Amino acid sequence: QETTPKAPDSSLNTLQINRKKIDSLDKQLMRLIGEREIAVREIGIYKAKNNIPPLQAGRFRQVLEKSIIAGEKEGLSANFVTEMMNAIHKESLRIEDEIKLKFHGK
Ligand SMILES: O=C(O)C(=O)C[C@]1(C(=O)O)C=C[C@@H](O)C=C1
Repeated sequence: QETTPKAPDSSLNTLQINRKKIDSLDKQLMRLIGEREIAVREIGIYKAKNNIPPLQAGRFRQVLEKSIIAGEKEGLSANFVTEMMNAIHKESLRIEDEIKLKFHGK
């Protein structure tokens, strides 16, 4: 592979093992985020039925705060966790806005 620099056999083996691990963890990440968005979808239906806006800034502040604390325990920077959770939140709002539009027949 042109992207893989030459390495001694033992470290090449380690590289391959760690890349396999990463591939598996990335798949689990997508499954977990997908599962999270299934719950978001259900919340979106509830909000649409009850005329509650998708964006709940106070709730998201709590979500972010908990994630920053959990991330710090895993050695992740608050900045990284904030960017990642903002991206997830943006996807949640896309999903909930879509549900809202469908529910109100637009
Ligand atoms: O808790 C909610 O009300 C949600 O819809 C979940 C969620 C999230 O993804 O964490 C999404 C949108 C809101 O702005 C707040 C939080």
